[in-house]
Amino acid sequence: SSQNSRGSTPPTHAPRCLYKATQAPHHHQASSIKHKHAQVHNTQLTQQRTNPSYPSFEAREFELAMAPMLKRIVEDAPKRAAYVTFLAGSGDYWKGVVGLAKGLRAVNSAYPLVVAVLPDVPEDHRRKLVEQGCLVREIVPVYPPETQTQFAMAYYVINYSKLRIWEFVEYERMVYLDADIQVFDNIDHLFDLDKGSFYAVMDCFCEKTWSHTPQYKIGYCQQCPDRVAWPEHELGVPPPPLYFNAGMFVHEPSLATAKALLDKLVVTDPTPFAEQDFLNMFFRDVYKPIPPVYNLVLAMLWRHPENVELEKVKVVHYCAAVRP
Ligand SMILES: O=c1ccn([C@@H]2O[C@H](COP(=O)(O)OP(=O)(O)O[C@H]3O[C@H](CO)[C@H](O)[C@H](O)[C@H]3O)[C@@H](O)[C@H]2O)c(=O)[nH]1
Ligand SMILES: O[C@H]1[C@H](O)[C@@H](O)[C@H](O)[C@@H](O)[C@H]1O
Repeated sequence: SSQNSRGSTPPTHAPRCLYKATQAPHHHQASSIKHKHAQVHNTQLTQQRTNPSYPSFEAREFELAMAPMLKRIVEDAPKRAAYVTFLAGSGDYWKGVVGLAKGLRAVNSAYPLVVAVLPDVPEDHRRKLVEQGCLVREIVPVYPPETQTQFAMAYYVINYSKLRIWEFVEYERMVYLDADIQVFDNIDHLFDLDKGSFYAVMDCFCEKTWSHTPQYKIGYCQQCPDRVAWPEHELGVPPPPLYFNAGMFVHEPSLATAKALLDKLVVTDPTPFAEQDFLNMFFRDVYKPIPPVYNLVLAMLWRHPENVELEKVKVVHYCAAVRP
């Protein structure tokens, strides 16, 4: 069942029949592909005499001929990939993770959901997540340098701990999802995106939470760069680089990257959108935008409805004052 697919063993992406095919010769002790044709034939005749449901010779021969190839497919098939979310504190966010786990299951995702938990997540919340098939992994908190910065939300300071998910190197590819996100369609294909880039959805600068930025003050938003043009001549600077929302992204865990992130953090002044600003700065050169359907930030509905194809939305990010 889908519960199992989120168990501790990596899920296999290959259809079960392929797996079975490679098992058959072993199971019936018909021996390996190296056997001579005659030997196989003899074994098969004996088996057929005693067990009429044993496959016909042609089928067996085909299976044996295909075995090395199928074995290779099966071995290559399980991707070392997983979804990952982040959980801190004893508040209600764990319920969001349960929702996320159920959502991923409902869309038949083939990959597990790893939950990176801070030490302050209570034991009974962790247990509820394990019951949902989640892989709970405790992480060491990450703090930004001392600062007088006013975060857009005071609790954003804990979100720097998200940087730990680059340490999950047992996975070569991960899709990060905030706990206030829900998936409505299968997005497993995101694991197949070309490596070497950082994928996420562009944010919107129109809500008041962005009032500290030049974008908001000017009325310029990267979602509609023509509505109010960036006053390049007046300011003497080009439009700001594309900026993603860090509630959802596709990344490649790597100890080298994890270290580079932490090294950079100790020499970087915290800013209002905490790790989101930091990740935007860090991955600026390799950032590739993906369509808003992979992380529909709610404000997009009233700020840029023309950019939203509602019936195609796969992932909704309930980042608003009131969450379901
Ligand atoms: O008490 C908390 C607070 C946050 N979280 C986790 O941290 C995530 C981010 O927090 P919010 O969902 O409250 O953040 P927003 O969606 O409002 O804000 C945006 O800006 C943040 C800046 O820190 C993050 O980058 C976040 O991913 C991005 O969507 C949560 O989903 C959840 O996974 C907890 O577990 N417990
Ligand atoms: O990136 C931010 C963030 O997710 C805020 O919580 C949300 O209110 C904003 O609309 C969004 O632009």
